[in-house]
Amino acid sequence: KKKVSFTKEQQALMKVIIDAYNKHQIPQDVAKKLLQDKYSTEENFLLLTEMATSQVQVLVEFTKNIPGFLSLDREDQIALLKGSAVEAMFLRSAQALNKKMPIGHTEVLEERIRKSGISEEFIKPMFNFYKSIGELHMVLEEQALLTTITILTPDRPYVKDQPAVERLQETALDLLRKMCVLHHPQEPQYFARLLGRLTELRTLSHYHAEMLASWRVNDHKFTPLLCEIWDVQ
Ligand SMILES: Cc1cccc(C)c1Nc1c(-c2c(F)cccc2F)nc2cccc(C)n12
Repeated sequence: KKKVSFTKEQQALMKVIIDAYNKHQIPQDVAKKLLQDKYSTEENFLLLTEMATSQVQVLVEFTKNIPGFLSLDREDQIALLKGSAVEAMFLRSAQALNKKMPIGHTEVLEERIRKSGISEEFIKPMFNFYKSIGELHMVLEEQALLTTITILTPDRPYVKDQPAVERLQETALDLLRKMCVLHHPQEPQYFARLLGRLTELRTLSHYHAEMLASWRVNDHKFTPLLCEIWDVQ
């Protein structure tokens, strides 16, 4: 069994990221609504819009707790949030669908997504991704670090000081690599598989842009926060 040791800094970093990840969960009232409200296409879309809005709020709060993030240039902070929001939300909803939810919520959420007016061409890749994330059986530390690494992607549009973001991302990558060895000693390629999911996330964010456009065409209403993070309306 491979010995894995963490430096004091890495232990501190992991604690901060895990606390932030646990602290910023989708509020229970939003999750509860999934079970209660009606099942019409409109009702499903409204619920998902509310859930997406709360996911963005949770994402912003989580990001602010990433060590070093608030020391970045202010405009770069915005560029990183806007550039990573969809990918971080796909990761967060994948984790919610794969286990986080109390029994029965997962099927209900899946059903509402399928019956919310999203065309089949987006539903398929979305659920393939959710399944591929589920099959990884990530521990909480890995989920939180993968989300952190996604947010700290240096080559997002309009990021000015990329090296500063690279330095933060590399710290999280070093930690994730060790976490993978610790939690998946039998799978030497596990870390590479996790990073492979990030490539799939980029593809999904293109689908997401098309979903947004098709919702707009069908005159679906978004919340001000969703309009701001994705520059719509
Ligand atoms: C909350 C949710 C969960 C799973 C699937 C979907 C379609 C949603 N809902 C939305 C998403 C979205 C997301 F929040 C996470 C993952 C992928 C996403 F498409 N993005 C948006 C943008 C405008 C309106 C909505 C309803 N919406």
